Amino acid sequence: MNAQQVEANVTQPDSPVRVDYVATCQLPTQWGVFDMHGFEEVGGREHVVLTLGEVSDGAPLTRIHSECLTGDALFSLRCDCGFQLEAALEAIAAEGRGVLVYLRQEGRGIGLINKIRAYKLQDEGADTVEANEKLGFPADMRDFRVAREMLAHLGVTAVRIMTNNPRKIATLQQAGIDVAERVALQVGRNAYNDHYLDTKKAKLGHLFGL
Ligand SMILES: Nc1nc2c(ncn2[C@@H]2O[C@H](COP(=O)(O)OP(=O)(O)OP(=O)(O)O)[C@@H](O)[C@H]2O)c(=O)[nH]1
Ligand SMILES: [Zn+2]
Repeated sequence: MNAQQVEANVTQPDSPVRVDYVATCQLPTQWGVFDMHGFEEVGGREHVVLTLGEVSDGAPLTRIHSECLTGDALFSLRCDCGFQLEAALEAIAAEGRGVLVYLRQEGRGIGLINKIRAYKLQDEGADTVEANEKLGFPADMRDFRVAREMLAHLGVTAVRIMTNNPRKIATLQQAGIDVAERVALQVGRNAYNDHYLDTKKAKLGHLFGL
């Protein structure tokens, strides 16, 4: 694992982060019955973690997924998020144990309405990074420290992370998450997200086709 050699794409803020565990219930899915753990972040955001099996020893297969309403829930083909979410749950179920952290940081942290503004700029020719910048945002504003707090609450001390983005691994490590291994998660390329995925590769450090 050479994640340290890759520069993080975001500097995690210094302000303290606090998230309170609330409750756990069962979540039956087409891949199996997960435990769903609910957390409230001080400041208002609500997050969930799905777990399957025993996750408090070793480094369970883990997806730290940032909310994408359009891809995760509305079947959008503009990105690969929904496909990655499904593939991650399927992979966790195939191993019989693992973790899905679902973080409510829509649009790489700019929020849903700003993501719609960014998509409009992309409809007019900007790429995903240029669109964020035209709106006055950095390319990526995500904060993964809340994931570290929730994983710690569940006794998860290290993860095998499903991602195509080495810079995200560096950001996770900067946030205090011990990443033991990267597992590729390359799914969902189509005619509508081809250019977007190429931009992620060129400008945001994602690895595709490796
Ligand atoms: N601002 C903005 N956010 C986007 C866009 N497309 C997807 N997103 C958001 O991007 C986030 C997912 O980030 P990605 O860069 O796709 O993936 P990643 O987490 O860095 O890497 P993977 O782990 O390989 O998926 C979600 O919060 C999406 O809502 C876009 O064009 N603009
Ligand atoms: Zn998406």
